[in-house]
Amino acid sequence: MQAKKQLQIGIVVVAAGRGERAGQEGGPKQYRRIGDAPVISHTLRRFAAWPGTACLVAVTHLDDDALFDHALEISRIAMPVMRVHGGATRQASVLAGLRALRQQAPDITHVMIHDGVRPFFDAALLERCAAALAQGDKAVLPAVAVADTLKRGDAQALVSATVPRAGLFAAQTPQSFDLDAILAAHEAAAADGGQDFTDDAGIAEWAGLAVRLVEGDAGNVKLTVKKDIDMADQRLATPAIPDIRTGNGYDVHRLVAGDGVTLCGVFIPHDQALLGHSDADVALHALTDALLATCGAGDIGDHFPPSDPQWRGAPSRIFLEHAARIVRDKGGVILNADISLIAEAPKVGPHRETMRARLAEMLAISIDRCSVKATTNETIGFVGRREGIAAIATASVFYPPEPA
Ligand SMILES: Nc1ccn([C@@H]2O[C@H](COP(=O)(O)OP(=O)(O)OP(=O)(O)O)[C@@H](O)[C@H]2O)c(=O)n1
Ligand SMILES: C[C@](O)(CO)[C@H](O)COP(=O)(O)O
Repeated sequence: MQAKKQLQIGIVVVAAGRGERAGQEGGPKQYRRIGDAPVISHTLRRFAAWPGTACLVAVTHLDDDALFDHALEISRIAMPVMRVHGGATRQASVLAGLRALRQQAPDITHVMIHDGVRPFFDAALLERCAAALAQGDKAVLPAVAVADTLKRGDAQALVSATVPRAGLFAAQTPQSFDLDAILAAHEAAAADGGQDFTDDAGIAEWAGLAVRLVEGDAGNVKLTVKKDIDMADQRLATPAIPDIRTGNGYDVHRLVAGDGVTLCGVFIPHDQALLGHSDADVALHALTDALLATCGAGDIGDHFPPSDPQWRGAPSRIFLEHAARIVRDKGGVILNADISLIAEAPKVGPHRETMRARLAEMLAISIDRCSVKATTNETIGFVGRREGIAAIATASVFYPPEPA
């Protein structure tokens, strides 16, 4: 095994094809948008982000200058990209890129040649290729062992043979090389002109270089037909974030001499009463505000002004049911309601289950989504002095996405 070499790796991204198999609609496939950017922008971003990249060359078609300028701008990469015009075949395009790299970047020792339409490779794949180069391999091919059973078909669409798949691999890119060795092989193949190679490892083999196989990545697909591009776009789509909102509410009412208080719609006999314009149910008032808050619908005072005589002595369930209707009219689904009562007396515990049942009924949700809790204020402050009762409420509501 040879000692690890210091590598200066140039990247040649070929993107001068016409994408016949992907169809003409939407223009050349390397410029079609997937996720937030054109295909080629994703590819360039990944190479620019890899610390092993010393120099970046893009091989483009003469007709695509404006498309490439746009893609480069969207990719927002800081590293300069050397642009070269390609040829009529992939082989010719790669050769143009290799020549430019050799001429413009004399320090480069190695090259990774990559299809612009393979935007999903990861840094681990690049590291595997670089590690093989560093061990002294002059030609490195990332490839995936063929998993399907292979058949040979004839012109009549009949199977003529089953091909043993043992030892067969699907070739990927970036195919990685000693720069001088692959440039010489390409120049020789171009001079020979005998055959059109579909990949660079093929040229290396033809030139007598040993090609090292390294593990490819099943995710590193080439976008060849329209369906591949659609799937790539789906793969990059931002996952829908569930629109679950919470609202809170707070209310206080003064306690005066009386015969009982209404809390969560339940009348509890007591030697005091809550003072208010309506029935002064602090718990339902706080929850009404919490529900309205989930859809920015103001607060209870906006909907039921204390100055309006029609709400004098009104049962507060009217307010809560009104807020629940506003939420539902906006498509909201009430997920849960939680109320904390802060009161020195009366004791809430014996009434808690009735209160939860009332809330469930008013909100038309199940009782396990309704919670009522109570605490004293440890005799401190206005609650502690039994001058008032306070309530804090929280509601959660799911709002489904607007139809597109
Ligand atoms: N004359 C060419 C032909 C291909 N390529 C590039 O080589 C890669 C190989 O992918 P492929 O799917 O074969 O691309 P196209 O040649 O564009 O596709 P098609 O064969 O369907 O026309 C692509 O990034 C493509 O842009 C290139 O730079 N120059
Ligand atoms: C280089 C390549 O991506 C390896 O799989 C492939 O050969 C590109 O060209 P093709 O015409 O789609 O085979």
